[in-house]
Amino acid sequence: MQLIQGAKVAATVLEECQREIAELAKLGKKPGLAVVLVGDDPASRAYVRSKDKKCKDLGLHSVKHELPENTTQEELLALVAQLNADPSIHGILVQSPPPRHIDESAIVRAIDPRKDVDGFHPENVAKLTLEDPTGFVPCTPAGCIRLLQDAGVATDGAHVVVLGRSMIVGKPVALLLMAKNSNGGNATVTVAHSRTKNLAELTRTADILIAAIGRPLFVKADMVKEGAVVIDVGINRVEAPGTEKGYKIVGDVDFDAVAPKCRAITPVPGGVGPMTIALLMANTIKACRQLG
Ligand SMILES: Nc1nc(=O)c2c([nH]1)NC[C@@H]1CN(c3ccc(C(=O)N[C@@H](CCC(=O)O)C(=O)O)cc3)C=[N+]21
Repeated sequence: MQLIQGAKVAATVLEECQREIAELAKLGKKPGLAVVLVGDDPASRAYVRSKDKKCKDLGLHSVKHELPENTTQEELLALVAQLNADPSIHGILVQSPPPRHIDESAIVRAIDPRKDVDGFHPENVAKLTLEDPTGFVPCTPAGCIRLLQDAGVATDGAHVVVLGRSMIVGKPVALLLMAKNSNGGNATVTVAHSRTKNLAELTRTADILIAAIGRPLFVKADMVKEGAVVIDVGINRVEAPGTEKGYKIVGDVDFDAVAPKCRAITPVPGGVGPMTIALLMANTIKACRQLG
């Protein structure tokens, strides 16, 4: 069994980013990322802090906007407009999900698609579907593909089962896998979800299984074929009494049970998560280049 070490691959991606940042610096350019968080969800706060730190470590310009839970839709739209107009900002990320009184889709549509480093704006969703390389690919799906490539897992002709159909992971990763190219594409893709019948029977046919359903330890050994490759996208906080923090992070895959059957598998933490952040930096650099 091969352990796909996302943290290591992410470090390689960040080294590539560092070289590009140095090149841009020669042209007098510094990529800038703005991260906006509304409310005080502890997991979201931790994530936003980690992004801010990674940016600064790399020498990216990073701005963090932490807004109170009772921020109005109008106030958030006004901040997005301000960031759209700010020439020092090339990437804008509004942490998902926002509080319930905010219309997330309206916020995403308000972001300048050229600064939409999450790849959630309809224009970028269209570009992904059209295989237009000027668009932004959502960071987590892009990270999954990069991990497969780095681990030497060919997707050409492989049967990939994607567990989950979210706009953030399931749908875009399925599009990338079925794209007409040999760099993580050319796969035969089945997208399964909570309404799928005979789920275990289906997932057992997967050469590659991508778990992105947001349910802790959902994928058990009997759902995985011997020799399959498993990418675990889940980031679930579960209680862990007696530990320092009182919680731990587990994936959507029951790693201990599943790993022995796998050709290769990603751990959580240290798998897809660090790749998401690295690809966010890469997208911000791309935005800076394209904005000119
Ligand atoms: N607009 C928006 N864009 C996002 O990309 C986005 C978002 N909203 N909302 C929340 C989710 C979640 N997400 C994570 C990314 C990296 C880790 C990560 O690096 N985790 C580490 C450590 C986790 C820990 O120990 O706390 C790991 O897996 O090794 C986690 C979670 C991005 N998201």
